[in-house]
Amino acid sequence: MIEVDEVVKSFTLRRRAGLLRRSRTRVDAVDRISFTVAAGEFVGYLGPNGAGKSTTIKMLTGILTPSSGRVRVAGLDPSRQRTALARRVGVVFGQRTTLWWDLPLRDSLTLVRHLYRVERSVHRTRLAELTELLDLGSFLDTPVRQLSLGQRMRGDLAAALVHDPELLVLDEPTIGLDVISKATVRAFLTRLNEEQGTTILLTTHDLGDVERLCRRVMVIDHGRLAYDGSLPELRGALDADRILVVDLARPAPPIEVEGARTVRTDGPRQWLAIPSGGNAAAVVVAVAARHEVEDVSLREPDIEDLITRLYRTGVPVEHSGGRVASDRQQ
Ligand SMILES: Nc1ncnc2c1ncn2[C@@H]1O[C@H](COP(=O)(O)OP(=O)(O)OP(=O)(O)O)[C@@H](O)[C@H]1O
Repeated sequence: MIEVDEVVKSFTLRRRAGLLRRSRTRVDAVDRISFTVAAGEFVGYLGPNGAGKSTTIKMLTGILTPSSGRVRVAGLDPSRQRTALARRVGVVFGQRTTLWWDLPLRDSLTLVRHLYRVERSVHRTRLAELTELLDLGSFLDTPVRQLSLGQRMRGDLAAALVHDPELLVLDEPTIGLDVISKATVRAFLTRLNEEQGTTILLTTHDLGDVERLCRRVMVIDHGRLAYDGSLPELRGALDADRILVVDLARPAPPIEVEGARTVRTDGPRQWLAIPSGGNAAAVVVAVAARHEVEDVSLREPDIEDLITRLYRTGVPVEHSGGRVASDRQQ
């Protein structure tokens, strides 16, 4: 569905360097990136501010032309075949709306039908489906300017999907949304991907989105691909400990069991670090055999921490299928 081969996008920045002189600096916003995304995948595209995410998305949707390298989306060259591509791809930018501000949502969605030349009967069925899945019914006739952020985002998703695209590209779709709206959007995206097979590429700073939605993550940093693999593999690659929190019936000296190391105690509560690949169930059984346990809970390593560590230190190359760029180590 997406093929990106050795793609570079450079910008030239002109700065005043004196009274009359101007200096030019070149920024490689995207620096020799290669990846493919197969039909039906749900991929998270992550990276810190300025890493090159938006530049990549703009090249995938034909807004920007690569300086070098090759991009194909649904078999098309995005910058040359932008109109043909628009019929096969839906795009949502969380920070701005594509809806007509003064029109009721329903009218915006009808205008989109004309833009994409969707047949009236097909549109009617599709709109009914999207209305149900995104729960648009109560505000279809409200002008877009009066919608809450969460309602507007659901409206934008509907607008991006009216023409039933094979690929949906999302740039920060849950930004600013409250917990309930986020949950609605996430549940919808999961269904879209699983039931309709829509390929989804998601750019987000919301790591909750990634944990709940993406089977694969790509991390970009300074224009380079720093990681490409699954989230569990990223955790493994960074050797992140899981933390078992144990509530004992009464305070006790630090617990000593095989397969874990006690890293903190506070009264009857103790925190045991279990290295990646360790068996948490075995540790729980071993603890319960020696102590009176009232409660346990297991905390996965926080993905935000993992990604920060990845940016800061790089990670071991080639970890069980998760690909990590080797040049980070140099
Ligand atoms: N039109 C432009 N002209 C000059 N430099 C640009 C332009 N667009 C982006 N850049 C630079 O390219 C780099 C990557 O920017 P990009 O917007 O792709 O990052 P991003 O990962 O999307 O960041 P954010 O998370 O903040 O949206 C940055 O250094 C940015 O300043």
